[in-house]
Amino acid sequence: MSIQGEATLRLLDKADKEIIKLSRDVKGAIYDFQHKFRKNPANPGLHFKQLKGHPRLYSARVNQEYRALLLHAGESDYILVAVKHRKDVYENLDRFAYQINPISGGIEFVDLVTIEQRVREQSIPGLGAAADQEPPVPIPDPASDDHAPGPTPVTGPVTGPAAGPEPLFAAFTAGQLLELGVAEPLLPLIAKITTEDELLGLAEYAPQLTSEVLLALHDGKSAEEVLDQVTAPVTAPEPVDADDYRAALVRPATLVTTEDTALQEILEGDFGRWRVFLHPSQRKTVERDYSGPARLSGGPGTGKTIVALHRVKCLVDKLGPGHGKAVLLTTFNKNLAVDLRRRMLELAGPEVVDRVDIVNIDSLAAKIVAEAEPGGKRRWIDDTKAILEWEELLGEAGETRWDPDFLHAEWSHVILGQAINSRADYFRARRAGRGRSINREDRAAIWQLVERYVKQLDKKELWTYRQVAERAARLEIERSRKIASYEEDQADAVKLQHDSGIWYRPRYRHIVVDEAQDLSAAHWKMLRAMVLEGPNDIFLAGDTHQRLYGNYVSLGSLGINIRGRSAKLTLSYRITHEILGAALGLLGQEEWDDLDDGRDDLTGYRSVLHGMRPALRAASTWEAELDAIVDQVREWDDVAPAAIAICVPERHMVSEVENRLGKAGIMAAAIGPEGPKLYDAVHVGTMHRFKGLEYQRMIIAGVAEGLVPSRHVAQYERSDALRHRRELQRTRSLLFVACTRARDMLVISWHGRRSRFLA
Ligand SMILES: Nc1ncnc2c1ncn2[C@@H]1O[C@H](COP(=O)(O)OP(=O)(O)OP(=O)(O)O)[C@@H](O)[C@H]1O
Repeated sequence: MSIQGEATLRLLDKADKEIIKLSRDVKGAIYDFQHKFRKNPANPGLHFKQLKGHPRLYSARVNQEYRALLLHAGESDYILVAVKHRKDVYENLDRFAYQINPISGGIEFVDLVTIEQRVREQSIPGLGAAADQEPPVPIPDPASDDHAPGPTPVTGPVTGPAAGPEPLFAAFTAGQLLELGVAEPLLPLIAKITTEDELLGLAEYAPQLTSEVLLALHDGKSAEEVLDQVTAPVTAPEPVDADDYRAALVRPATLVTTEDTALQEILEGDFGRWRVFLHPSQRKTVERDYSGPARLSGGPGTGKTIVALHRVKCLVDKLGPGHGKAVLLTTFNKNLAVDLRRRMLELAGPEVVDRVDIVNIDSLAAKIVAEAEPGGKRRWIDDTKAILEWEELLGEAGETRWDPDFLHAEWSHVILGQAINSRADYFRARRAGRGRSINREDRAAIWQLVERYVKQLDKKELWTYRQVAERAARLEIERSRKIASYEEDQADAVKLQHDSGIWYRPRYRHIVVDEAQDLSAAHWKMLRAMVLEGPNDIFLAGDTHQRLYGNYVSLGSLGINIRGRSAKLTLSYRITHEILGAALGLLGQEEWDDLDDGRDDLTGYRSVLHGMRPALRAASTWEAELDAIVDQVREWDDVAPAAIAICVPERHMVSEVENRLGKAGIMAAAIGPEGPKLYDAVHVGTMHRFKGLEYQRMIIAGVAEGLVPSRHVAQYERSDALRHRRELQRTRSLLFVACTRARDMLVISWHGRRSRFLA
């Protein structure tokens, strides 16, 4: 094999975990090493040599003490799998094993001694770092000479020591575990694991698929469920050749960095794993060519936003230079659009960001309307203000048959939602799923009220966001019709000149939507009209369990046909196993839609992170609960204030918490529509404001009956059963969203009677 000329050097997933622990000097040396290696691996100063008994494993000199371990993936491609002290490399070469996983087809590397040490540290409480000093326990060499997987001789149960506690995986045979994708070299060690802590130690450095499979089995899932939910989504579609490392290198299951800068960033301590180590199921969705609109679903923290960001980058890269802002990346809330821009910059840099329109959906609609009607003076109002306008109108009219909430929902979802322009159309309108039934006479009266309401808004020069969205949708549909007719006339699909002299073409080549569950029918109509139907036209990511704005849509009926183009993510990167268990309990037995007349559920949703169980705390009064919040925040003085957030159900409670923290000398900032006013502070907000965000530690306060669900919900119990159910479901979603923002610690508190959802 020739090693002349330049080489590529990628980093294998989890190698970064050891590298970041090395001293600054060693990191500096790795920095120099990688440059030298890439330029010329044959550089004599690198002492590049093959390790005995390992045909593909090489060592190279980083400095006098440290050696890089490199796996040769064919031609001039190398993967950095570890950086270790010299003595840990040459004294026991049997500790290293690598393979192409026969199930996923991904390249895997294990250092058996390091993993065994981690397992032992976990099994002896309080041993911690001291375990590093212990002599390693010898591990029998599980694989054949060249460490290729080969046929598996072991088919009996995975049993451990004769005496002592029962090994965790005794019920599974080695053959079963291998079939699920567990790395064969780890089988002897897995056979010895008897506690959850030991398993977590193993999971930290084991290949990702092995960790996921074992944790899912430990959770009580059957081998069949794990096969279906964990293994199948990452199984290679073609037969896996155990020796073809070049083919393996490009499979989604091989978790390696792709950019040269990633290693540099790790060394500089500025490394976001999400930018590089995509889960195979994430990567598949990022890179896949879809023949039309596609949908990605998945529970909280599974990386839907991460996939959306990577996909945008991928689409821009595929487009090549030119095309202006050809890709739209949109979401529901304004503060999330700001966050998307920040993360997009981090992922792809300014050149890619310049070619993407990143804007929240209502601002986009407003822009379209403003462009068509320049000089308009109308102010936009949100749903809360719109309901106050209804209250005013009903007061003046002396109308008591319907409440402001009901009328606002009827107008927004039925009338605007179906673009109804006439009384006659309203009489014929479908009201499926709207609850309380209304007769012909009611419809006539409601139509009259709606007309008065719209006039009142006109007079005050106000618009609701829904009106703007509906107007924008109509404008875009009109525009797309013009484009289509010009296309027919001129057979020129790209640049079409309108009589006014404006160049007409579809607004975007690709549209990517995050938080898709909250967009309304008008939003979807607008988006549909903004892009030509065709490959990769619309990609949407969302989770209907997190729907907060009551927009129920059927995408098929809006011209967005996602049938046969759906993917689902199931591994949560944010939430610990303990928090996840509590959050899932909040969802109850409700049914959830899939945005398209079908059902969605969270089957297979899981986490490999572990932490503390959420704390549930009762207080006698709101005052006492506020005191407890202050105490808890004080106790969390080991993290930066911005790592902490407090979430409450009602607006007035936000300022009350903010003030109380302020009085206690703790800097606090409310989260407004555009994000928190101050970053270096404890953030406080209503549940809605936490959508899409994440914090290390969270307190969700005021989770009491009358607040969660709100006292207003009870009024529908008799009058409108469906509405009542929907409101309860929405409250469950709110609480679910709030709880799933916490990464490590979650405290849920209440005063008075605890919320029924916590029962
Ligand atoms: N492949 C990955 N590697 C490392 N971290 C990841 C990966 N994918 C996602 N994450 C991290 O997990 C967290 C959640 O990701 P993201 O916000 O994309 O999830 P989401 O599914 O959109 O969540 P939600 O629905 O709750 O808003 C983020 O901190 C993200 O950086």
